[in-house]
Amino acid sequence: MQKGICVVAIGGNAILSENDHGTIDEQIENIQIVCKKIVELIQQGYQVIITHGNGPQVGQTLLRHKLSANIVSEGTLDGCGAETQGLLGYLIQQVLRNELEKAGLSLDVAAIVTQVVVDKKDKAFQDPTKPIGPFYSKDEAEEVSRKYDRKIIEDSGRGYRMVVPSPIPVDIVEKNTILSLLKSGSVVIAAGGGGIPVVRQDNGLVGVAAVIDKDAASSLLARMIGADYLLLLTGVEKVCINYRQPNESQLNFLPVWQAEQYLAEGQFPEGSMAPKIRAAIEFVKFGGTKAIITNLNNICEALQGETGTAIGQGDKPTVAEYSTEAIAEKTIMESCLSQ
Ligand SMILES: Nc1ncnc2c1ncn2[C@@H]1O[C@H](COP(=O)(O)OP(=O)(O)O)[C@@H](O)[C@H]1O
Ligand SMILES: NC(=O)OP(=O)(O)O
Repeated sequence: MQKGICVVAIGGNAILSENDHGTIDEQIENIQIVCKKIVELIQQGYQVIITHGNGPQVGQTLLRHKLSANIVSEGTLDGCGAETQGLLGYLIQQVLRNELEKAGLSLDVAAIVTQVVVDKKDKAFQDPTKPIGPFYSKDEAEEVSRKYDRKIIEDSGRGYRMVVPSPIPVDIVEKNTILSLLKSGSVVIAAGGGGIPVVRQDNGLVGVAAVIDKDAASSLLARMIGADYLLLLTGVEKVCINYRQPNESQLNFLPVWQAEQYLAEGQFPEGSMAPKIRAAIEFVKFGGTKAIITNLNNICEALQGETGTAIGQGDKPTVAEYSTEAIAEKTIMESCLSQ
């Protein structure tokens, strides 16, 4: 039974966790976890399209280029994005094919080199916000910032990272190819690393120095192909409010109106959880059934509503039913009960 189209977006930090050493073998192991789950989804009747991040990987690639700049010619940031899209696309394509074969399924898997169009006037080019590469201590980060002339930010209590411009994705150049492959029954891997950022000029497409947020690109792709579900896989099982605070509370269901309210209150940091929440809101507002944020292990359970944070339509309660104070009180009660 066909259960709908599911866009599965795998976070770069989920593929290369800050606890890992960054080896290819560790990345393959993490990809194996998610691919086994994707095979289960396919067996259950979902049609799957895979996207992935590249934040840690594209930063590593950029550093590699910088460190060898006196030996070989240095690459561009869009080129680094293309390198990571190729490498991660290859790993996912290989691991997924192996897992499908083990399960006795003969489906084609194809990773598409995907260019994503951005606006050259996007203000993100003047204000870098996208964290990439390794997590540093404050002292290391200051040295990296001086050495490579890059802005550094603190990333969700995990350490300091370089940031690069992250313009809004406005179009996916290879969308028709992706759609044709989907229609033919292939499992498609697309818009890796948010897609290779390009702008349209009079003489055609040209790459630009940026890293597009893969959650934003995945949401755009999900809307373009009319997906039913958008799964954003990352390092946490559920989204929290008051993240890493004594009154932290996990969310099971987040209606769009409340997600917007929490975003406005600054509950979700830029560069990590905020882009996921925004991508989920855009998807649901466009007509997607639901968006889910969870970790690699819980894809199937989260789709069945057993875990993860689901973002969906939900009626905003009246002020009398649910004042801000009442919501805060309920949150505190829930967090006390869960301790
Ligand atoms: N409110 C929040 N709830 C849960 N996790 C959060 C929250 N705010 C920040 N985070 C952190 O953000 C991470 C997700 O962002 P990031 O690692 O950039 O994503 P990705 O896995 O796509 O690379 C989570 O693993 C968690 O460490
Ligand atoms: N490009 C991108 O958003 O990568 P991450 O998901 O790894 O941050």
